[in-house]
Amino acid sequence: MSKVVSVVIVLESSSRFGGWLWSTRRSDGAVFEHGPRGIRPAGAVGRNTLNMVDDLGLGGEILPVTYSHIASKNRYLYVNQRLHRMPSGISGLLRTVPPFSRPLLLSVAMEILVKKGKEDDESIHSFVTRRLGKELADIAVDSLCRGVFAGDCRKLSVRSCFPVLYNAEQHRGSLTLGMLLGSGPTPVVPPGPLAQRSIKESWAQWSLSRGMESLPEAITEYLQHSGKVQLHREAAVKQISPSALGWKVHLEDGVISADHIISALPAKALSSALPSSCEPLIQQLQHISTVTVAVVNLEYEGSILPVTGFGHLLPSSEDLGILGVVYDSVPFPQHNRPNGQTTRLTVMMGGAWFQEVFGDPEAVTEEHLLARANEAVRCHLGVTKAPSWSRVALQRDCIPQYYKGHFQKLKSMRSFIRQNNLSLSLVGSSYDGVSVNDVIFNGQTAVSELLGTGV
Ligand SMILES: Cc1cc2nc3c(=O)[nH]c(=O)nc-3n(C[C@H](O)[C@H](O)[C@H](O)COP(=O)(O)OP(=O)(O)OC[C@H]3O[C@@H](n4cnc5c(N)ncnc54)[C@H](O)[C@@H]3O)c2cc1C
Ligand SMILES: C=Cc1c2[nH]c(c1C)Cc1[nH]c(c(CCC(=O)O)c1C)Cc1[nH]c(c(C)c1CCC(=O)O)Cc1[nH]c(c(C)c1C=C)C2
Repeated sequence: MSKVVSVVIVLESSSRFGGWLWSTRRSDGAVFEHGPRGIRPAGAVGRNTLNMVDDLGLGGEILPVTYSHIASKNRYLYVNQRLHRMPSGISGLLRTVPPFSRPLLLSVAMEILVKKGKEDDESIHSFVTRRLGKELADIAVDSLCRGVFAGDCRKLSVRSCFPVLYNAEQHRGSLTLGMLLGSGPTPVVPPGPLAQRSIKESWAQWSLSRGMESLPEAITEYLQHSGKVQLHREAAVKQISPSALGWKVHLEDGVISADHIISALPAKALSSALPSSCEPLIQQLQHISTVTVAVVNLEYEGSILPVTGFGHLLPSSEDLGILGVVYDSVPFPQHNRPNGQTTRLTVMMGGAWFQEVFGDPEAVTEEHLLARANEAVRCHLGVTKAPSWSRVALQRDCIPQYYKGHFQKLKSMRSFIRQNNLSLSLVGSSYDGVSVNDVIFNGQTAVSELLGTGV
């Protein structure tokens, strides 16, 4: 049966909507991202976001990067104090490409013969070591996990972080076969005009001409005009208590009644707001950890890069503190200052190693973080000149970490919610995927389930 919704109230603790989608638009036209900078169009969740971009009328602002673009072809690893282009294409698989000691095709071919694992979850490092060998796990996968989760592949769960890999082994007995034959059902999302264009033009990722923050801005405007949604900024949820109707949501300066809560709060924030009657849920939410990333945007006069591509990543064995550097000007030159040649880079630091390398995030100074970022650019890219502009953003607790066993935590939390008939949906990056596509798709799915409609 469908529920009838009278009013939707959106509560946001800060002064702006959008969370980590946060862009600086300088008055001279340059754009700098302090959070996500590229969204993948592929798959059901990618198509779903593009359909929404269409509905919001943002299609004209899209900046696509195709698979044939140099930023899609060239990604680097900084290993043994040198940049190495990551192998791509058939020739990259057939040859021995440093820093690896044998052709990747050998590991991929042998992988077909490896027996299926027996555990119901495993760390990403253990899974890849078992199936593809220790070298790929230590270098390529260690770096990949730093470039997506800012996390440690020895702790992160393969089942929750890379469900495609986990399902390939479960359903096909091999990653190689899973990639070739598919590894289970995916949600059906018909492509709208923009998604169709992305397929025809072979987009690998996209951004928006005024930065990623245009997306939450357009959603906010759309909701304001709908007349059906009340949007409240600077309205932090302090406490949630049960009531006859469902819930009472306590704010700094008032109380709101709700028959259902869709929580997009980070898990720990929800945990501290829930009533003691939700004790098992409170504990499990509390144990979903997050990591802090220092995002340092740098702008240089002239063209300063010795190589061209998306950027480079470092495995934890090379440098614990520096995760990677994005060469923003390569995929998105449209975000450069319009007059004159400039290069924009972003250095990402810390993540799972933040405390160990930089100490308490509350105590670290911007000067120290900027100095470390400048030093990384000098060492890795040989850039000796100083940036003409920089900005340091310390993104506290910005990426949730799905550790081994995360899926059991989710199962148990959702079964507690069901068994106690709690009118509560859990959405946002703490649970079922950290990408922008995932959080949008999972948010929409929760609403459809509530209303009894399709996404
Ligand atoms: C540096 C960085 C780079 C990234 N790069 C990419 C990328 O390239 N591609 C990609 O797809 N994804 C990327 N991501 C991931 C992606 O941006 C995030 O996972 C996603 O935006 C999270 O969205 P969310 O709504 O779940 O959470 P958030 O963005 O954290 O939003 C939660 C909101 O809740 C509010 N809030 C918190 N507590 C309360 C409270 N008590 N009451 C009311 N409101 C509250 C917060 O102020 C915030 O606005 C990146 C993330 C970071 C940090
Ligand atoms: C160096 C740190 C980080 C860089 N980006 C992120 C961090 C922590 C965050 C991030 N990047 C991506 C996602 C979304 C994943 C998705 O499912 O879409 C998130 C949360 C995209 C991404 N970035 C890299 C890869 C391989 C991916 C996955 C999708 C894709 O293949 O495009 C690699 C990468 N990230 C960074 C760099 C410097 C880099 C590689 C050179 C920065």
